[in-house]
Amino acid sequence: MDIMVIPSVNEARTDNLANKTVIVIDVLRATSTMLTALAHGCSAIYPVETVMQAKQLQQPGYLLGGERGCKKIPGFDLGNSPFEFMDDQVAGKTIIMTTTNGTRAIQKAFKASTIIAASLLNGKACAKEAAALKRNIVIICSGTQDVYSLEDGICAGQIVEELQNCLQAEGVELNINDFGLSMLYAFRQVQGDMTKALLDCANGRRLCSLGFTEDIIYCSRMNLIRLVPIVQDGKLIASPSINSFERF
Ligand SMILES: O=C(O)[C@H](CS(=O)(=O)O)OP(=O)(O)O
Ligand SMILES: [Mg+2]
Repeated sequence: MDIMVIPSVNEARTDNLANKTVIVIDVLRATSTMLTALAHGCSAIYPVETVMQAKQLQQPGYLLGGERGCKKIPGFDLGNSPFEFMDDQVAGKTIIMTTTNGTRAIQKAFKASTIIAASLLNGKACAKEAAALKRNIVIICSGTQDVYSLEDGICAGQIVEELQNCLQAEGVELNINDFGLSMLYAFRQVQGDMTKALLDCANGRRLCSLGFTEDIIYCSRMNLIRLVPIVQDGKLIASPSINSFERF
């Protein structure tokens, strides 16, 4: 089985994703936040690229969420902090979401057979889901404005490690690209203090300076949630294969 890790959304080719499982990662903060919303009972999330598209999809009862420059978009109900997606406000709701990097990366993967939204919070569950599908896997690190971001690469390493654990035990031979192997080795180096790694990286420093330190600490908690967001009919829902999660 091929496992290809791509450093940023800019480098992802869309024409070769058919028949593949694509795992999209945006640890800070889009995929961590969308996962948190689904774990707190949100029914579905439409990931869209632009503010205009979000407004066009708006319907009575839907919530608008997302950020530009890390801050809530004027007129939207929610920003991009996971803590805004934990209360009863999201339970049973459909959310339309647009963020600078993460929702764009998910959109870019729309030709894949299966799209999974992963973060450190659910890396193990995502690896198990992808391994069970038995297709070649592409892992897209969203990055930040088309440039590689450390937090997404480290999470790719976490998922590669978990894929190795699942698949090598079944005797499946893995062909991991060099960037994927680099991320695996980087993950092993920092896994003992993931919070420090996320606070140290460029996005972590930026979010801290804007007052989002608690978001970073939360997003660094590995395998807190055993729920896998997958795309179905253009929206993210909780995969029916794994649906339990540990509350806080
Ligand atoms: O809200 C975030 O954490 C980032 C903001 S920015 O693009 O780094 O300014 O967006 P995301 O799409 O979640 O990377
Ligand atoms: Mg990001």
